[in-house]
Amino acid sequence: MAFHEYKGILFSAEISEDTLDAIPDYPVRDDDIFILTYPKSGTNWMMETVRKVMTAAGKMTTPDEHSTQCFELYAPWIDKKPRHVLAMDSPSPRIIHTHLPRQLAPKMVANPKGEIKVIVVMRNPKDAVVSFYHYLKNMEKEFGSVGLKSLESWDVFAADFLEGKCLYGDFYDHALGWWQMKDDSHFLFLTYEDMKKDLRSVVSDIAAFLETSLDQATVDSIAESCTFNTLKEAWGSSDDGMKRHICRKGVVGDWKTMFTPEQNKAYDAKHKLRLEGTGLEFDFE
Ligand SMILES: Nc1ncnc2c1ncn2[C@@H]1O[C@H](COP(=O)(O)OS(=O)(=O)O)[C@@H](OP(=O)(O)O)[C@H]1O
Repeated sequence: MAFHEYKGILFSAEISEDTLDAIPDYPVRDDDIFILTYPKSGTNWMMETVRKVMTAAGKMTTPDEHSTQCFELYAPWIDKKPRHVLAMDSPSPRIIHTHLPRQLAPKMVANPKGEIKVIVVMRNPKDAVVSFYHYLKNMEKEFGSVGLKSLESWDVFAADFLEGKCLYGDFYDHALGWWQMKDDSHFLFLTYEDMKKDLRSVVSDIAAFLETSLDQATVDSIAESCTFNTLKEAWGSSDDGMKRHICRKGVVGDWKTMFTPEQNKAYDAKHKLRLEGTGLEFDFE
């Protein structure tokens, strides 16, 4: 896998320069639902949950099963060219996801007008970096070396992440860029940790935000069908080598299995430096 830098941010070659150039002017529709995440923050989990909410509410027609094809068809990742183009002809309403920071996102999402709905999912950075490391290591096992220098060891990867030298750029720049929209009614901010703590409540919040009226039994059944074990089983047998590795451990606090005391200290210091006074907080346990 090759890499390139675009406007100071590291991307894999599949996120090409021409696609990144085109994304700010992406033709956004009034009834689009955008899911915005830094990588490894529960993107696929959220896409599946939103797809199920919209389908149960009769606003979308999608299959019952957890097919990975559903992502390609119903929740396209517009950072990657084929889906970026194909999604332009997808029927409304569309669920679209991107890992892009705010300054590179579609302008109509970065500063929304009209009726679009934007769901931002964030995850504590210690678990996000651990998840990212294992995912890329698994990609190496599956497809051979990805050629990312940071992957030479956990210590190098953890240090590079902390310095913002990571795919999709600096975690805090990403989080704080979107957090500027916290009071905008087009946006719903959720965390991976919220989803782990009480998925039923999160499903209810999503249903309300998307202006659907789902009864409690439906909310419960969506939450039940989006548990880690259910999705792991469904995606674990996928033909798509990338999707097969999405569900790894699915817990809060896995960082404790990897972080040294020194790494923890450095991460805590950076966290304080970047987030103090912003009102943005994460659970680490
Ligand atoms: N249902 C459910 N419950 C709990 N956790 C879940 C669930 N589905 C996915 N996951 C975990 O989400 C992590 C993958 O995040 P993303 O989907 O954002 O990955 S990606 O950036 O789109 O590749 C990855 O986290 P880690 O296990 O820590 O690696 C997945 O296991």
